[in-house]
Amino acid sequence: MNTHVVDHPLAAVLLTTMRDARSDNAIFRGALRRLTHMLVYEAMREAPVATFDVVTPVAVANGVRLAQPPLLVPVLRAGLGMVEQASSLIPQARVGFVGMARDEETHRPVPYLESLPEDLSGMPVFVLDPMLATGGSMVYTIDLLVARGATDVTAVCVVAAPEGVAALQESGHPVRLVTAAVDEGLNEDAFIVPGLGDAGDRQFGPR
Ligand SMILES: O=P(O)(O)OC[C@H]1O[C@H](OP(=O)(O)OP(=O)(O)O)[C@H](O)[C@@H]1O
Ligand SMILES: O=c1cc[nH]c(=O)[nH]1
Ligand SMILES: [Mg+2]
Repeated sequence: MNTHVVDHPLAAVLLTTMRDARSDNAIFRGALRRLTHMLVYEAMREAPVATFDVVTPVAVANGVRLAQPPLLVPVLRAGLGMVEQASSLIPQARVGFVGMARDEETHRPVPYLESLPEDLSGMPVFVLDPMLATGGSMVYTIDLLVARGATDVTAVCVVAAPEGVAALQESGHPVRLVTAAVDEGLNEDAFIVPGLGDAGDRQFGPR
């Protein structure tokens, strides 16, 4: 599996704001929105384009458009803070939704929402979720996508734990990871260390 860590000073500054426990909900959401712009920009670097002639006021130039815009799939709640920015970068993109919350005891995802197109064959998919901890939520989401025919999935995350990266790898699914950081590991509550806390709570308040 390919893992791309977006290593850029502007991304690092925004990640620092998100890590900082003093950042309130609004500041956290603003930093996530701006960091998502950079992550999606990087994730689209190799996107195939179709060419066509575009007529400028002066002459004919080579124009391009995206050959196949990805389906965007925010994982609720925390992924909601990424979808508006991703959509504004890729206005043609369709959006599907998956909702789940980890059980605090087992740390396994408990799904509560699934709203996805029936047939995803031939369609690239970007899953938006700031946190990849045990990887359980991301693997569950990709299971749903692969069951609908997806063969080209990108997990767009802010912070990943090595355990989550390994889980994606071991899933055998056709996935690559774009993230701003790979942290040290998980604590006994399966929170990422040093991480940034609960990305859902930090945007929207406690559940
Ligand atoms: O890799 P995992 O161990 O599965 O953990 C990661 C998941 O945990 C968080 O969601 P959470 O369950 O806290 O729900 P929320 O977004 O509603 O807060 C996060 O947004 C991921 O979806
Ligand atoms: O550190 C973590 C782990 C899972 N989910 C979060 O929001 N944060
Ligand atoms: Mg949460």
